[in-house]
Parts: sequence; structure tokens; C-alpha cells
Amino acid sequence: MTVDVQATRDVVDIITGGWRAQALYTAVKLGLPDHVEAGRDTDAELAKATGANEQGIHRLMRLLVAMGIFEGSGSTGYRGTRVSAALLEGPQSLSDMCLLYGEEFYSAWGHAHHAISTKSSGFEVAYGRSFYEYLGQDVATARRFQLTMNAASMFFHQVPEVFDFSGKKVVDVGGGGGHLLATILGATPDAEGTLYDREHMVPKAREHLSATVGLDRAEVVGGDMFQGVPAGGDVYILCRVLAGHDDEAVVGVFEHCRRAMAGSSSRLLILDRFVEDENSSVLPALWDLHLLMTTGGEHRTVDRITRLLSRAGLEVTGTAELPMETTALICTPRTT
Ligand SMILES: Nc1ncnc2c1ncn2[C@@H]1O[C@H](CSCC[C@H]([NH3+])C(=O)O)[C@@H](O)[C@H]1O
Repeated sequence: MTVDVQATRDVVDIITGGWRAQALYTAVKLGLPDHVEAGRDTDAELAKATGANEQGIHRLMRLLVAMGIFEGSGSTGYRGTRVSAALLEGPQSLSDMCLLYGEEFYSAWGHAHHAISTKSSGFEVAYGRSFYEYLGQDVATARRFQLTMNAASMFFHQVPEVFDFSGKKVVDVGGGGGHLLATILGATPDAEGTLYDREHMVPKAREHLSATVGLDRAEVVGGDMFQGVPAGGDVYILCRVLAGHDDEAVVGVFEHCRRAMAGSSSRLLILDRFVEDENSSVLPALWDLHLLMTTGGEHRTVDRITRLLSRAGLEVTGTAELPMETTALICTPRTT
């Protein structure tokens, strides 16, 4: 039997992916991007600054240079790259994402076989409770999750480029901490908005909107989208809220939005990740399985969402691609 060298290579590249992720996670855990940025560029200095073993640092840095995270060497001095720059502490940093993925999510993925075989959350096997229960009990991880969501929100600033919000009343359903609404209202001075989310999110959202666009243009309403949504909006937004809920619940939310719309020129804007059943690229399929690992949820295909929209009297009349595999679906009330 001849050995397919390339196939062997491909398998090895794939199965060592988890090791690469753990190496990057460890670099962030030790604060290496910030230390190198601050000029601590030798193994000895990095070991001293982190309290880690110097040989360990040397071996980790050798790999990270090979992976393109850093440049240079222990003898010439290490230098940062644009990848390590994305991990420096700061408002848009991906460091919290690395820590969450390297700890809780890595453990959850450790139960992939169970999760896929039983279509249930790997996280629950790893931690003995649901992801959201865990977040409710662990303030530090809840904060890290929020920061991870924020870091993955870099598509927000492009939303006003794919949809014209001028002069519109915008209702952001499940609007979370208010970052998207603030971005939209910030870019559209003559628009006004309502953020709608569960009661416990109201103070946080109000604080953010008050500090950014001001409460004269943005109000915050607490409630349950499965019971109803605020009436009279020109644009309803559902950004990253549908994945955790079953089809019937999603149709219910669509129906509430449809009924609450100010008129036939009103629109529903869905911002989410979608999968394709055929010829999918890797990341959307990974995000879908990641939802299974964490919450037991899933991403839908655009076809499936279109069918659910249709049941609520809505149709997709426009789409736009946004960064991070996010798609904007512009939905219009059906007149016939
Ligand atoms: N029944 C519900 N009614 C209103 N909001 C909900 C409900 N269930 C979940 N949510 C909110 O849905 C949001 C999902 S996370 C997405 C937040 C935001 N749209 C963003 O993209 O950043 C959270 O803020 C939840 O509190």
C-alpha cells in the first residue's frame, strides 16, 4: 500500500489545530503580546515578567514565531505582528475571546463526540450545568463572554452602510448592551431608536446609550419578545438572537415584529450567521457546531429562515454580507 503523504500531512495539520489554539491561549494567559509590545523581547525578560519557566517560554515563543504570531527570536529579540497587535489589552482586543475559547469552550469541545451523538450541549457535560446558568454564577466569565461578543461585533459599524436608517424609528429586539443601536444612531443623526431586551439588561443598555447617543434619541424598554415587541417601528432588528430558539418560537417573534410594524414600508433586518447545507465554507459550519457544544443551539440556512419568515407574512427582499461570516437579511411585509 502506498502512503498518501499529502493526506497524512492534511490529517496532521487538522489534528494539531487544537494544540495551536492552546499555544495561542497560553500566550494570552501569560500576557506575552503586551510584554513584547512593552519591549520585553528576550526569553529571560519574558520569563521574569510572567513568572514562567524560561525554557518553557523559549519553546512556546519558537512555536508562536513559526505560527506568525510574533517575529524574531530569543537571540535577536522578539517583535509583535498584526496578529499579536489584535491581542493587546484594549477595548477591541481579542484577548478575552482567546481566554474563553481556550478554557470553557475548549473543555466543551472536549465532549464533541457526546454532543454530536446526542444533539446536546458538550458544555453541560463538562460543567454539569447549562452555559447560561454558568454565566449567571460566574461573574468573571460572564464579563469575558460579553467582551467576546463585543470583539466579534466589528461588523456593527458596517450595518449603516448596508441599510439606510435616515429618519427611521429603529427597534432593536434583543438589543443586549446597546452597542449596535448606539452605532446606528451615531452614524444616523436623524434616526431614533428603542432597545428592547429582558428586564435585567435594561440598566446596562440604558447606561451605554446614555453615555453614547443620549437618551433623548434612544429609549430602553424591558420585556419578553415571545410575548410582544414595541409597536410603531420603521425598522425592527434581530441581531444574533434567533440561534438559541426553536422554529415555533422564532416564527412567534417574526409575527410580533410584523404586527408591530408602523406600515408597509417598515422592514425587519436580521443580522446573523447562516449555514449552507451544500458547499459550506468551514467557519459557518464550525460556528454552528460551536453553538451545539455550548448551548445545544444551531445556525439555520437562509432557506429555512425564509420559510419561517413566510409563515409570519414576511419575505426576504435584500441581502448583504458583513464581516465575521455575518449576513444581513432585509425583510419586507408581504402585501398579498
Ligand atoms: N425573550 C426575550 N426577550 C427579549 N430579549 C431576549 C429574550 N431572550 C433573549 N433575549 C436577549 O437576546 C440577546 C441575545 S445576545 C445578542 C445581543 C445583541 N443583539 C448583539 O448582537 O450584540 C440577549 O441580550 C438576551 O438578553
